Amino acid sequence: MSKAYLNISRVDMDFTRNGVTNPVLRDINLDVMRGEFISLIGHSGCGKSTVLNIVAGLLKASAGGVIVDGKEVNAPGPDRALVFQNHSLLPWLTVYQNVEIAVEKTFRRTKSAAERREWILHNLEMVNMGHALERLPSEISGGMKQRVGIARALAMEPKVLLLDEPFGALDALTRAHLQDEVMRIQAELHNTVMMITHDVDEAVLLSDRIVMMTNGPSATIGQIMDVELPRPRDRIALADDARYNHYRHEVLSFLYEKQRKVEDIGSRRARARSGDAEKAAVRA
Ligand SMILES: Nc1ncnc2c1ncn2[C@@H]1O[C@H](COP(=O)(O)OP(=O)(O)OP(=O)(O)O)[C@@H](O)[C@H]1O
Repeated sequence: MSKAYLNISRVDMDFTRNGVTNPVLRDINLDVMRGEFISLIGHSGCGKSTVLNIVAGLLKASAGGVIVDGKEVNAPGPDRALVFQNHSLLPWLTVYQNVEIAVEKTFRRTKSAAERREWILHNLEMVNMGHALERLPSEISGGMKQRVGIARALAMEPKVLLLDEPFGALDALTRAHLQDEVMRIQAELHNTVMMITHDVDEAVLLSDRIVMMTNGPSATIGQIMDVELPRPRDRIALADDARYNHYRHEVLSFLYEKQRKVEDIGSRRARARSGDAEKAAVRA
């Protein structure tokens, strides 16, 4: 049996629409250790969110399954908190209340009202949002909303934190700031994290391992790279670090050389199949 904290085993995923089956994922296998920070990277549409949604229990795999801390995933649960790119705060609730709603659900039976209040404040302080407790989402910036979303997820003390491009919608400076904050929190709490990103620098900076996915259809894991950079990591110092640049190069080469080729061959085949063989030969 696998000793992994999170185990994805032989996962296939097909979506069927109007009688046409789209084979999105094939044979996804991944073991994630407790406290590990994993990034999932791959071209748009390859199936990264589908993998995350299967782990979250929002989608059921067509084949294979997911085990978290010895239990099979069959439905969403507070042991797996999901943070999306577009902060999903309830607009009519304050910052405090948005976290409170998750804390009430998770700890209603195990913490007293005073403990719950302290816990909400602690998590909002952790993401530096303690000063804006009474504000509504419409009264704070995108970066601040994302912080509250992260505080809400952390406040559930999930076994696994699932981040779907959590910084994707932010400007570069806010993004860098939040990445540093997530690294600091991760160092303190040792969460097990699975994060989707399109940003190669973000993947290298934050991850213990980077999981690179091949292009769809029938996407699978093409390569897994260990990022053996010491922590804490400093983005400025790393900019001139040869190992950092090597890791960056590896991911870029996977995405834009290895996977680019597959795409070209695929489209050439498609053109040839559609009778446009001559055009395909010219472009080859
Ligand atoms: N609920 C669904 N029903 C039908 N097809 C779906 C569904 N969800 C995703 N797909 C299809 O599965 C494929 C993978 O989508 P997914 O969102 O997982 O990719 P992704 O790698 O996360 O993309 P991006 O990087 O653009 O967010 C796409 O072809 C998409 O159209």
